[in-house]
Amino acid sequence: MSRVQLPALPPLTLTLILETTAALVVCTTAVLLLQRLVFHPLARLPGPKLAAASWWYMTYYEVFKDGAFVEHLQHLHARYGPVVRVGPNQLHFNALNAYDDIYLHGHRFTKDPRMYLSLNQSDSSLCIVELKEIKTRREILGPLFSRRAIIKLEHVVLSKVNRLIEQLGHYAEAGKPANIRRACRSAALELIYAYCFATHEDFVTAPDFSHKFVVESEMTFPLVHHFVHFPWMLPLLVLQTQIAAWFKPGGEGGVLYDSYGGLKSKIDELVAYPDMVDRDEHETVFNHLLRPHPDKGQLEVPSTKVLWEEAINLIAAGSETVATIVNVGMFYVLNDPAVYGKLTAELKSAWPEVQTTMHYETLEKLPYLTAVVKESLRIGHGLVHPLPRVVGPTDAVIAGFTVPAGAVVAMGATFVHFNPTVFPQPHAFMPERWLGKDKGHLDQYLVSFSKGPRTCLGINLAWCELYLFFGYLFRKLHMTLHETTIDDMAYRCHLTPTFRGRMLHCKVKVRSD
Ligand code: HEM
Repeated sequence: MSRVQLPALPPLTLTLILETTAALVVCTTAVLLLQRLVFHPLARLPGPKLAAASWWYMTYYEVFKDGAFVEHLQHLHARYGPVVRVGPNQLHFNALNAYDDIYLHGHRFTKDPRMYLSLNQSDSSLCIVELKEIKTRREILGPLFSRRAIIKLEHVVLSKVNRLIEQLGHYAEAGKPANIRRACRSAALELIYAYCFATHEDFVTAPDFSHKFVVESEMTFPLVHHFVHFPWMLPLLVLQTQIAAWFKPGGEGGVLYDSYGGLKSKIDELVAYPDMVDRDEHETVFNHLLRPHPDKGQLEVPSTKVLWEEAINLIAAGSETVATIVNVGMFYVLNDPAVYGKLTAELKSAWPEVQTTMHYETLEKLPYLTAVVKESLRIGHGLVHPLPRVVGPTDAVIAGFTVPAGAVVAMGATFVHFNPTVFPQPHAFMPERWLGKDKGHLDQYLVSFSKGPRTCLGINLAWCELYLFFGYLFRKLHMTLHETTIDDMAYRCHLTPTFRGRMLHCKVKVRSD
C-alpha cells in the first residue's frame, strides 16, 4: 500500500502567527457582525448600526463623553421614534406606557447582570439579580422600611435634622456661607448609619461639612460607567485603596477603605457577638438581617460578605439620592422669591411656634410643601441613568412592540419627568403643577423611586427625610443663595446626576419667630 505524502507544513514564523491571528479576528468579527446586524432578534428594530454592532457605541458616550448617553438618547428618539436599539442586545424606550410595561408589569424581568454585577456588590439588595433571592431579602428588610417602622423611628431622623440645623446655626453666627449640598449629605449619611447600626457618626461637625468620607465617597458615583464598561476597574481601585490605607492609614486614597473597613469590623463584631444587636438603642437593619428567617427563605445568618455589601449599598443608596433632591429643590426654591414666599408662609402658619417639634405626619399634609417635595423629586430625578432589565421568562409587549425574552430594556426617569405632555415647560421648577384636586393623576408619572417589585426599598424613609429636611430648614432658617447660579445645577448623567459646577452654598440666619 502506497503511503500518502502530506504537503510539508510551512515553518512557524512570527509573520505566519500574526497573519493567522489577523485572519481569525477578521472572520470572528465578520460572523459577529452578521449575527448582530442581520440574524439577531432585535435586528428589525430601528437604531444606529454602530450601536447594534458594538457595545463600544455606548461606552463612547458613557465613559469618554462623560455620561453624555442620556442626552444622546434624546437625539436618537427624535430620529428613530419611541424605541431605539442602543446596544447589540439592548433597547431604550421613550413612550409613557413603556415605563409601566418594563418596571411595573414586567415583574418577572430581572436586573441586567452586565450593569449590576459590575458594581462589586452582587449580594446587596440593589445588585441582586435573582428574583427568588431578592424576594427573600426584601421580605426581611421590608418591615424595617415600612411606613409604620419609619414613623416609629421618626425621632432618629429628627435628631439628625436638628443636629444639622444646630451646625448651620454656627455658620449664621460666623456670617459664613455654608455648603448646603455637603451639609445635607453629611446629615443623610449620619442618619443611614444610625438606621443600619444605631451608631452616632460625626459627619456634620467637620469643617465646611467636608468630612474626608463625605468628600472621597462623592468621587465614586461618577465612576459607575467606568465600572460597568471596564469591569476590571473597580476591583483594581479597591485593591489600590487597600494598599494605600495599608501603607498610610487615614491618608489620601485610603479613606474609603478606612471607613468601609470600619464597617467591616463592626459587622465582624456583630457576627461574633449577635446578642449585641439586642442592646441597640432602636431597631436597626442589622437587627433584622443578623437572624435566620426560615419562614422567608433565609435559613442561616448571612455571610459577612453579604452583610458588608448590604451595609455599603444602603449607606450609598440612602445618602447621595436624598442629598441630590434636597440640593436641587433648595436651589430652585431659593432662586424664586414667589415660591420661597409661599413655602415659608405656609410653614409659618402651620407651625407658629418655631421652637416646638413638628412631626412628619403633620408636614406631609401641607399642600405647598408637598408640591415642593414632589417637584424637587421630578426635576432632580434621583437616578438619571436608565435602569436596565432583562425581558423574561417569555417574550413581552412593551409600548406595543414585541420584545424577545433575553433582550435588555430600559427607560430613563428623565424621559418621564421631562415629558412635555404630562409636565408642560418640563425644565421649569413649578410646584403649582402639583396643586389642585385634578392633579392626583400626575403622581403616576413621578418615577424617581422607580416602580414595581424593584422599587426603592427606602422610599418611606426617603419621603420622611425629604419632608423633615425641607420643612425644618425652611422654617427654622432664613437662607439666601451665595454665589450659586442656575448654571451650577447642570449635571452629567452618570447613575446619579453629577453636578460639575459650584456646590450649593447659602448664607444662613436663624429664625426666631
Ligand atoms: C430621594 C431619595 C431616593 C431616591 C430618589 C431613590 C431612588 C431609587 C431608585 C430609582 C431605585 C431603583 C434602582 C434600580 O432599579 O436599580 C432605588 C433602589 C433602592 N433604594 Fe432608593 N432612593 C432614595 C432613597 C433611598 C434611601 C433613603 C434608602 C435607604 C437605605 C434607599 C435604598 C434603596 C435600596 C436598598 C434599593 C434597591 C432595591 C432593589 O433593587 O430591590 N433609597 N432607589
